[in-house]
Amino acid sequence: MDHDDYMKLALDLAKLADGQTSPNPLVGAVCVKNGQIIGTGTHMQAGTPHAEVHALNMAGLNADGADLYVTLEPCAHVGKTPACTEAILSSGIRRVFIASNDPNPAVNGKGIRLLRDAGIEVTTDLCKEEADFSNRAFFHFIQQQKPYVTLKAAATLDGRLATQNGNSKWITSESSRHDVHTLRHTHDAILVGVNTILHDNPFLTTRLPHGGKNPIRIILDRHLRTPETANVIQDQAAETIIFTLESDGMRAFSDFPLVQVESIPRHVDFLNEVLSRLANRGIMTLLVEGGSQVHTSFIQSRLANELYLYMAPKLVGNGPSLFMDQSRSSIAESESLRIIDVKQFGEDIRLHALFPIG
Ligand SMILES: Nc1c(/N=C/[C@@H](O)[C@H](O)[C@H](O)COP(=O)(O)O)[nH]c(=O)[nH]c1=O
Ligand SMILES: [Zn+2]
Repeated sequence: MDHDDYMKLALDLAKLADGQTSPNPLVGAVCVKNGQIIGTGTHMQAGTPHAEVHALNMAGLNADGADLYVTLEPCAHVGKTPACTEAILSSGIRRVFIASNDPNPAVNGKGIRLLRDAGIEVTTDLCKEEADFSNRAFFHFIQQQKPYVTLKAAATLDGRLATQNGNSKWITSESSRHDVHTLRHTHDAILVGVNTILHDNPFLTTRLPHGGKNPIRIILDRHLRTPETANVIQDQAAETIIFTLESDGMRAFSDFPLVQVESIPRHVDFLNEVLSRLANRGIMTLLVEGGSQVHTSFIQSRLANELYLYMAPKLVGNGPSLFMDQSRSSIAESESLRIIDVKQFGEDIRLHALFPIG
C-alpha cells in the first residue's frame, strides 16, 4: 500500500459515521508502522473522541516512530475533547499525512504549524479533493453559517411532482422510497411547505427496516395553516418547528411539547432567516422534500446545494414541477447543475447532482 491507499482507507473509515457526527465533520485516521496498519479510527459522534485519538489508542506505545494518516487537519484547540495535536506530539508519531485543511478560519493551519514546529514531518493535500467532497456539508456550514441544503424530489419522466389536481401517490417505487429514508436518516432536519402538510399529511419520519434516526421536522407556514390534527403535530415522533410570519404564532400548539413555532419578522428575507436560525440550532444538514413552490424558492434564492431527483418511468401530463420559475425565456438562462451519479432503484432512476457553489 502507498500513501494514497492509507489515506483512502482513512476516508472510508470517516464515511462510516455519515450522518451521525453533526455538527462535527467526518474524520478518519490510520496509523502505519513498517508497512503494518497498527491503529485505525473514526470520529463517531460530536463530543466523543476524535479519529486520531482512536487510532493512537489502538497503536499504543507502538505509535512511537509511526506515520499517521488523517483526513482533516488535526485540531489544535480544546473543544469538547482534548486537542489532537497534543495527543500526536506525546505519542511519538514521526510523520503526519493530511487530506483536508480545517476550513474554520480560527483553526486553519494552526494544527499543521504546531506539528511542524515540534519537528514532525507534515504532508498536506493528500487525496484532498475526495476528502473535501466528503465534508462539503461541514465546510458549507462552517463558512456560510447555514445548513447544507439538499433538495429531494420525486418526479415522472415528464418532470411532474404530482398530477394537476395534486395527486402524487405513488410516483416512485418502494425501493426508491426506501432510499429516501436513508437520506432522512443521515440528515439533521427535513423541511416541507405547509401545502405538503395539507395535501399529504406526511409523517416525515425515518422508517427503515432497522428504524433509523428521525430528523427534526421543519414546516414553512407563513400564515400558520398547519392543522393541529396533522401527523407532524400529533405523532410526537420528532421535534417539529414551524416558521411563520404570524407574530402571534408562538401560542399555537402549546399543548404539544415537541412542537415549536418561530415567528420571522416580515422585513427580513424569510428563507435566509430560517436557515440562519436552523444553523444557530446546530442543524448542519437539511433535506428539503418540497413541494414545488418550496423547491422553486430554494433554487431561486440560490440556497440549494445539492439535488436527489428520483424519476419514475411514468408520464402524467400537466402538473407542478421541481422548478416553477416563470422568468426564463432562453435555455441560456437555465440553472445548470453538475451530475454526480445516476443510479437505478427498481424501475426508477435517481439522479444525484450539485448546484453551482455561491
Ligand atoms: N409522492 C412521492 C413522494 N412524496 C413526497 C412527499 O410529498 C410526501 O408527503 C412525503 O414523502 C410523505 O412522507 P411520509 O408520510 O413520511 O411517508 N416522495 C417519493 O419519494 N415518491 C413519491 O412517489
Ligand atoms: Zn481532534
